[in-house]
This record gives sequence, C-alpha cells and structure tokens, in this order.
Amino acid sequence: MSDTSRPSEGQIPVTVLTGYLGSGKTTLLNRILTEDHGKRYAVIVNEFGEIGIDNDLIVETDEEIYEMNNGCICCTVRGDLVRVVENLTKRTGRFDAIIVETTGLADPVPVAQTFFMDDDVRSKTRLDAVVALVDAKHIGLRLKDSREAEDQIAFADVVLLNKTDLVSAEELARVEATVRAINPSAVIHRTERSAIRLDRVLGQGAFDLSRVLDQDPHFLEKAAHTHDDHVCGPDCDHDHHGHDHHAHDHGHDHHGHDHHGHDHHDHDHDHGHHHHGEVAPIHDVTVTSVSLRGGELDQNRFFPWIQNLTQTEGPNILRLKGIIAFKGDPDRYVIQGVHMIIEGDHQRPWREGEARESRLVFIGRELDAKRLEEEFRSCTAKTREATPA
Ligand SMILES: Nc1nc2c(ncn2[C@@H]2O[C@H](COP(=O)(O)OP(=O)(O)OP(=O)(O)O)[C@@H](O)[C@H]2O)c(=O)[nH]1
Repeated sequence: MSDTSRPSEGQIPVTVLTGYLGSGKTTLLNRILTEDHGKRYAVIVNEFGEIGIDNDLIVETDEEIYEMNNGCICCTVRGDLVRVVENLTKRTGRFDAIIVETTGLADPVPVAQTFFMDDDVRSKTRLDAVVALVDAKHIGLRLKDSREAEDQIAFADVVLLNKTDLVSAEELARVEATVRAINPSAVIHRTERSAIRLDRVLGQGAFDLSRVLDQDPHFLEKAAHTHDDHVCGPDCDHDHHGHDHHAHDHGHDHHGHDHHGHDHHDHDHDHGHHHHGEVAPIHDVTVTSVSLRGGELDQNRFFPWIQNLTQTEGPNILRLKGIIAFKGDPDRYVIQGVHMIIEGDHQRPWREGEARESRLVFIGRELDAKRLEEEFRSCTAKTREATPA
C-alpha cells in the first residue's frame, strides 16, 4: 500500500457534529463549550450567523465542495474547510480539539472526507468521530422526506438519541430500532437536552484503526454466535498496538499486510450472518446495512475482492467496517472505509480462546446483500485438507 501512515502525535482531534435541523446540535455544543473540562475547542460552523460564543474560536464558512482531483464522484472535500483548518492549525497551542458543526441539511460525508482524505489536513488533524444528534420526536417524519437525515445516521459513529422527554418509552424503542437498522455499528446514547458525558462524545477514536472495533460494543452485536464479548471502555489499557496504515488512493494497493506462513487452524468457522437492513421498522429508509460473519478468510481472495468492490460500488457504500481473521495470521486485521476509500491494518493478536471470526458490515444504498454474502463466503480460507501442509 502507499505509505501514508502518519504519527498520531501532534495531530489535533476533530469531531464532526451532525444532525437534522433542530435536533440539538447547538445545545450539545453549548455544553461542550461551557463545561468545566479545562480543554479549549475551536469550533467551525459551516453556516453564517449561527451562534456567538465569546472566548471560543468560531469560524464560519459557507458551502464549497470539491471533487477530489482523482475525479471520483463520491469523494469530495470541502475547499472552504481545508482553508479554515489550515488557518486554525497555524495557531498551534491555542486549542486542544476542533469541532465542526454541520448545518442541519448538510451531507456529513464531504465534511468527514475532508479530514479522512485531504493529505495536508490529515497531516495536522485526525478525524476522531462523527457524532449525530437525532430528534427522537421528529426523526420518523424526517426519514420519510430527507435523504440527509438518513445519511447523517448512517454515517455516524456515535448517535445521540435526543429529546427523549418528548416521546413515550415505546416510541423511543421504535426510534432506536430504526437508528440501529440504518446503522448497526454506531454507539447509541439516549439523551435529554443533549446531556451526555463528554468522554462519550469526544476522544472516541472511531477512525483510529487500532481502537475502532474494541471501542465499539455494538459492532454486529445482534449477529448470531457472538463469542467476542470483550469490550474496552474509554480507559482501556489493553494492548492496542496497531498503528495506522492509510491507503487513500483509488486503485492502489490498499493492504499493508504481513504474511505469516503458519497454518494454525484446520477448520472453518462458518457461522451465520444477519442482514439488519431487513428489519428496518420505518419503511421509507433507503439506507440499508449488510452484516456478514464468517470464519477465517484467505487474504489473497479478500483483498482483491474488497478493492474491486469498493471501486465499483463505492458511491453506494457510505461506511464499511470489519474485523477479519486471516488464516495463518496471529493478529486481528481491521478494515474500514468511506465510499471508495478503504484502509486497514493489523490491530492486536487474537486472544487465547477467542473465536477467529471475520465480521464485516456495509452501510449504504442499493447494497446487494445476496451478492455481498456470496462473495464474502468465497473469500473463506480453504480447510487444511485442501491446503498442502
Ligand atoms: N424538549 C426538548 N427540547 C430540546 C432538547 N434538546 C434540545 N431541545 C430544544 O430544541 C431546539 C433546537 O435545539 P438546537 O440545539 O438549537 O438544535 P440544532 O440541531 O442546533 O438546530 P439547527 O441549528 O436549527 O440545526 C431548542 O429550542 C432546544 O432548546 C430535548 O432533549 N428536549
């Protein structure tokens, strides 16, 4: 893969705050800016006249979206954001993190992609997480008429199900099921007036390959035969020694993997799989997810498949996340992607007694679940009988 790995030291974490009009973004932002946490945040608001909060840095931008120069239609960066971030990062030492509040109608993807893809911005900042506010009372209606509302949920790492005071327990459960159906891998918190411990929103490391899946207690939790019930909390001191390898050029070698020639396992774990998209309680959603589980995979099959898939289906794939057990590889391999951009790296060794399962979730539109599943299955490593010792 192209070596665009970078040190995480010195990079300013960026949280992207998204959510439909009136969902509670400003309420959350005001909490972040007024709570006594000793941190200084720079806030970028991409609309004019939004809020004025003294002694914090608020920069306003207007809409300006560029295609990446590779010409891919689904890979866009916001030129305005690039310039604002570059200006901000020249003032080093003045703040600890950046929060970008997107307008209620904005597509969060180009905002996140700016931090995920633009090389200059990436060298100075690191995308920490996309946080979506969801108005529990009105989201049902929003999903009927707004693709943005759906995209914001689909793309999020953390969802705050807000305005819980305005709905009954039954309604809330239904709304939560809808959010879960759109995005099976987000962490969901129920909130009133956006009240949440800030360590559940900031410092999530959701785009950090070495943390992404251990931090995510919900990752494919509903799938069958979950053996991996280990969840690391925010204070986790486990051995997350993975280091970022980033690949973000189309058509390049996206997988910095080592080859370990050992053949530890002599059988396949061919477990079940679930398509969460099939159980969406609100019918109008167009985003679906496909969650796949299987046994050990053959990396010589998997990488060509995933690369080809993301290049051909990229515009429809909003997010993908996975943890893969490659046959003969002592380490868990984590992979994640945004549209056509995928990155992956070894994370940590499989633990003693931990089932060597591969899990992959796609969130997007027009996903062909049957085809994805068949192709995923065809990446399964052959059993020992078929592999010469
Ligand atoms: N009842 C209730 N009202 C809330 C809650 N959270 C926020 N609000 C109110 O909802 C309104 C919108 O909240 P904001 O925080 O301004 O929402 P926003 O997402 O920033 O809105 P835009 O800037 O228009 O996109 C305000 O009047 C808030 O006081 C909640 O949990 N319950």
